[in-house]
Parts: sequence; structure tokens; C-alpha cells
Amino acid sequence: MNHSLLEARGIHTYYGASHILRGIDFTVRRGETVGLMGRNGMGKTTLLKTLMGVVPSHKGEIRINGHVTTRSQPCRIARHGVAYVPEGRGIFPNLSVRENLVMAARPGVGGRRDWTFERALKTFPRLGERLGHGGGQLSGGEQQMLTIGRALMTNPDLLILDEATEGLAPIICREIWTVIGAIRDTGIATIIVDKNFRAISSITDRNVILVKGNVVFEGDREALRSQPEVLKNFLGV
Ligand SMILES: Nc1ncnc2c1ncn2[C@@H]1O[C@H](COP(=O)(O)OP(=O)(O)OP(=O)(O)O)[C@@H](O)[C@H]1O
Repeated sequence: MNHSLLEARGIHTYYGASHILRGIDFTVRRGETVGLMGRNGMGKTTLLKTLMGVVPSHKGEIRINGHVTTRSQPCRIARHGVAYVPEGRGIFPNLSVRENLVMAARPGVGGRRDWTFERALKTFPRLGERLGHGGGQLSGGEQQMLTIGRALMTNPDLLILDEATEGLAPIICREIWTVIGAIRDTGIATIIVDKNFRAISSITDRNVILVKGNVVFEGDREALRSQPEVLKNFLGV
């Protein structure tokens, strides 16, 4: 029995002639929170896009929830239980908060309907106060909450967050980190990319660092924090 929710082996991805991912192995177990770290341009977003089928891998194999998804379209991968929140915010600015949430609703793998409209509002009370507002009228932090709320409404097994707190005020970032911690407690696995390694590593089970398309470190919070040279060399902190 394979307990991995997501398993990628020997992944190579190119943009044209540029060889970006150079043989990456990457695993997420059920319910696990994984921090994906690295300096700018090291291939984090490319790895997420490859896992989601947005960018094709040239070599290697990806399995999600037991299905080989290496050459699947993003919509098929989403149906295998993955919700992807890309950098920037993917909401419909002309639809209301209510419409944005309701439109995204669908059962998860096996018909699971843990996340309902009511539960999303309980998780993000701010959204409940803005139900009639257009998505485009929200602040940056509220838009990010709506994006995450929409992703949860698809009842995912795995939530992928790329730079969820980018450009947001510290107080809003803290609110988002708290929510991500709460999502973790519900058993949803998460991959998080964020520049704030302290915030990430305080909620992750495992951390993976990329340098030039290779995995150079993999370990839990203690392993990461006990190796200042790793932080300095690979993250510049
Ligand atoms: N569409 C593209 N076409 C060509 N090259 C690209 C494209 N997107 C990204 N790259 C290049 O691929 C490399 C990896 O980029 P990627 O966005 O995956 O890095 P990242 O680790 O997510 O960095 P950042 O934190 O800056 O988003 C970079 O050198 C980048 O310039």
C-alpha cells in the first residue's frame, strides 16, 4: 500500500532550451504540510506548475492519489483532489464574494463534502462580512482569503499555495498563517511556497529546498533550524 498522496520521481522540466528542473524527487504524504523553499528563480513555481500539469515534464513520473498524472491536463489533476492557488490571486473580480465561493463548490475525491459555504465563512469571518461585495472591491488580504476559500470549496486532499502572503501587511499574513495551520489540522495536505521561512517552518512537517532545479535539502523544522549553514547557503538568511 502506497501512503503517498503525491509522488514525483526524476522530474525534468524545460522552458524551451532552458533546463529548469533537473531530476527532482518530491513526495507529499496524506495530511502532510510541506514547505517548498529556495531563492528566487530556483524552480519552485515551475515544480508546482509541473505537478499541476500546467507545464509538461520532459522526463519522470508523477502519481497523485494513486493515478499516474504525468501527462494529465490541470483539470483532470484537480479532479484527483488537488487545489492550486497560484501566485497572484485567482478570483472573479466582477462576481460577488458569495458567487465566487459558491461557483467553486464541488465534492472531493470519493464524493467528500467536508467544506461547505458555511464552513468557508466560519474559517474566514471577514468574507462573511463582505458577501455582497465584488471580488475586485476586496483588499489584497481579503482577496487572498477568498482565493484560499475557493480552493477549499473544491474539497481537496492537497492544497498548493504559491506565495500566499506575498505583498500583504504583516497582520494579514499572520491571519493567513493561522488559517493555514487550521487547514492543516483538518487533515488536508499542503505544499506552501513562501519567502518567510520562519513562518513556513513553524507549521510544516517537512521542508524541501531547491537550488537550480535540484533538491538540496529535505528535513523537518528542527533539522532546518539546527543547520544555520543550510539557511545561509541555500536561502540567504
Ligand atoms: N515561462 C517561462 N519561460 C522561460 N523561463 C521561465 C519561465 N518561467 C520561469 N522561467 C525561468 O525558470 C527559472 C525558475 O523559475 P521559477 O519561477 O520556477 O522560480 P521560483 O523558485 O519560483 O522563483 P520566484 O521565487 O522568483 O518565483 C527562472 O530562471 C525563470 O527565469
